[in-house]
Amino acid sequence: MIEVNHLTKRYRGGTAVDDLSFRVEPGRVTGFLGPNGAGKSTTIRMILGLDRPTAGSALVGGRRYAELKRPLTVVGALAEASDVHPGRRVRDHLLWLARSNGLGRQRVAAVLDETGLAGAAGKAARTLSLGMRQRLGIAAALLGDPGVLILDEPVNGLDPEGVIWIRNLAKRLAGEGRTVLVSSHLMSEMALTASHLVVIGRGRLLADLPTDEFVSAHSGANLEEAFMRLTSDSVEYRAGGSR
Ligand SMILES: Nc1ncnc2c1ncn2[C@@H]1O[C@H](COP(=O)(O)OP(=O)(O)OP(=O)(O)O)[C@@H](O)[C@H]1O
Repeated sequence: MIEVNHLTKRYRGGTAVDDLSFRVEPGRVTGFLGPNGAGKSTTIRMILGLDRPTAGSALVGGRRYAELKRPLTVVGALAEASDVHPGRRVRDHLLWLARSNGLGRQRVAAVLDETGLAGAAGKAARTLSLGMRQRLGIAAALLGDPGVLILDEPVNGLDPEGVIWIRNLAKRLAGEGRTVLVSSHLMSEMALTASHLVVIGRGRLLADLPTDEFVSAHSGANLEEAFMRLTSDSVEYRAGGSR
C-alpha cells in the first residue's frame, strides 16, 4: 500500500504538488495520470525519498521511505532505464545491487529468469536494446521481492512486444497481491493495463476511481477522451496557464 497524505511540494517558481492525498491499494494495477507538468514525477520522487515534501507525507508499507531499513525489500521502482554503468555486465550490476542491499545471490538468478534476461546476463549494459535495458531496470526493481512496485513511464520507446510484456508483468505482479503504480502518457495502454486510476492536474487530485467508471463519468468513448475532458483546464501550456 502507498499512502499519500496532504502531500505538498513548493518550489520558488510555484507549487508542483498541492495538498495531494490518495491511496494505492494492493492487488490491482493503478494508473497514475496527468498532463505534462502535473506533478507525477515530483510525487513519485517524494514517495521514493528522493525529494523532501514541503508538507504532508508519503508512506510505503506504512513508513516514510527514509525510515525503511531495507528499502529494496519494500518498494521497487523503475524510473530511468539508463542508470546503469554502460560497461557493467547485466549480472554484475544486479549482483552489486544485491550485495549492497544485503540480498542473496539467488535473488539475482530469480530476477534474471523472471525478466527473460538469463541469456543476456554476460552482456555489457551498453550493448542492450532499450527493451532489454527496461527489463534490467525491472529486474533491479524486483530484486528485493518488494510488495510495492512503482513504474514511471515503463513503456516509453518500447516495441509492441515490450509493451505487452510490461502490461502482463504489471498485471501478474498485482495478481500476486502486490501494490503496482504505473505512470504513463499512453492512454490506450493505460486502459488495457490499469483497473484503477489516480489522475492529477496542477498538482491536485482530479480523479481516483476504477478505470471503467472514469471513462463513463467523463462521458468519453474511451480513456483518452475522458482524460482530455477532465484535464483540459490543467494543461500547462494553455493560455492563462500560469502556475
Ligand atoms: N526542481 C524543480 N525546481 C522547480 N520546479 C520544478 C522542479 N521539479 C519540477 N518542477 C516543476 O513542478 C511541476 C511538476 O513537474 P513534474 O515533473 O512533477 O510533472 P510531471 O507530471 O511528471 O510531468 P511530465 O508528464 O511532463 O513528466 C512542473 O511545473 C515543473 O516545472
